[in-house]
Amino acid sequence: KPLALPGAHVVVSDPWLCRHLPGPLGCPEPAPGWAGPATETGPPSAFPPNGGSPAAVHTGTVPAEGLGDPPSAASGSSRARKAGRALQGLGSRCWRQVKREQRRPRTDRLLQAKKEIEKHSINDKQVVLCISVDVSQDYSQVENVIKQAQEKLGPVDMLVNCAGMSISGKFEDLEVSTFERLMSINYLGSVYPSRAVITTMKERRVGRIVFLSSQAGQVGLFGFTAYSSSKFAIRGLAEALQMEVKPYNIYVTVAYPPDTDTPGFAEENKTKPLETRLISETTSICTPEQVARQIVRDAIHGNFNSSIGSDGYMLSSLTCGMAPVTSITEGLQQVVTMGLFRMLSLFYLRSFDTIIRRCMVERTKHEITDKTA
Ligand SMILES: NC(=O)C1=CN([C@@H]2O[C@H](COP(=O)(O)OP(=O)(O)OC[C@H]3O[C@@H](n4cnc5c(N)ncnc54)[C@H](OP(=O)(O)O)[C@@H]3O)[C@@H](O)[C@H]2O)C=CC1
Ligand SMILES: CCCCCCCCCCCCCCCC(=O)[C@@H](N)CO
Repeated sequence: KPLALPGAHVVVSDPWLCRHLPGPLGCPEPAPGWAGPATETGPPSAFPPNGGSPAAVHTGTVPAEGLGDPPSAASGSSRARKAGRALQGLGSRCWRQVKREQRRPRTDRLLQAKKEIEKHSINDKQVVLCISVDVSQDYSQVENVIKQAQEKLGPVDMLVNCAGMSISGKFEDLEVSTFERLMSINYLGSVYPSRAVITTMKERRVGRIVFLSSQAGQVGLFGFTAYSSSKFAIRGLAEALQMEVKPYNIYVTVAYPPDTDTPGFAEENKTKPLETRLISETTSICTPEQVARQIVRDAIHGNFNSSIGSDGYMLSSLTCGMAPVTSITEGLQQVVTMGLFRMLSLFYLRSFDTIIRRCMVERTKHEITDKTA
């Protein structure tokens, strides 16, 4: 079910993803028919009928008022012109927290992200709008921001819940407040924006909601007691929500990326326990571009699961549980491979235990030499 959204309006709760959203997917030139003439009978087709790439998936947006008509729509009726305008691209809103007493708003990064996205515009009608808000604190604020955005750019076609953070450490070393914080940013920070867009999506019978979990949301790992649980929560939310909204033609995607080279990852590495680092090194580090490309592709196709690489594939198959399937092939693959992957996972688990034991032995040795010195 490719997302048949001509000119989807995408809201991304984090510049990380918008900055790296790919240009027209697998389609070096704007797809034929993209932003073509809006006529009395119908809008231009941004998503080519051949199942090819959406022309503006990287984030152009529905032009805000005052930008004039799309050039080719000039001859259409006002309704068609409006449709043409509304269908010209993807919207992106990046939310940042602005509570000064808690975090410094990094407007520079936000503006940089905006500029990078704009570089990929295929025409000057595409708009990138950034609005700062803390997605995890006050629902009414989040709802307000969504309202503002919808007033300016029309209803949201795709929401990407990307804002999140990771703090690792041994269970007893983590502050109790860390558990609350991660739950509120990673979990509630995805609930609030989704809650704010769902009514309109249901009314319009159109929509995509993307959640960012993690490979650490498929398997609980040393050092991630606070992080893994907040990412597991996303999965429960997504499964339940998907069951509710499927009849309304709304599709939910949960992404489970491995370590990805982002500022947040660099930050996480400063305090990561050695065990966590060594275990995580089982999977290779991805670039944000790779991850973003995969997520957008899966969201457009309405895939519930979005994973990357062979470990990602194995983990998703192994942990599919009762998650919805997008195709019969996917279901059959899970049935056939699950036993084998479970077998493999036992080896992985044993190697993780070995890592943890070795680290413990090394630490004890150091403690002894420190004491004798
Ligand atoms: N990088 C990785 O290895 C992996 C990351 N992920 C997930 O991907 C998502 C993006 O991660 P990544 O890009 O690495 O993280 P970064 O820390 O690099 O970026 C996170 C972004 O989210 C914003 N943000 C954080 N909290 C809030 C909030 N309460 N309200 C609004 N915005 C907020 C931050 O804004 P500001 O700059 O103002 O702080 C920042 O722009 C997260 O959900 C993460 O858990 C999943 C798997 C692997
Ligand atoms: C057959 C079974 C195959 C099993 C493979 C198991 C591999 C487990 C590795 C998990 C890596 C966790 C990365 C977390 C990334 C993340 O979310 C943080 N970087 C966030 O900042």
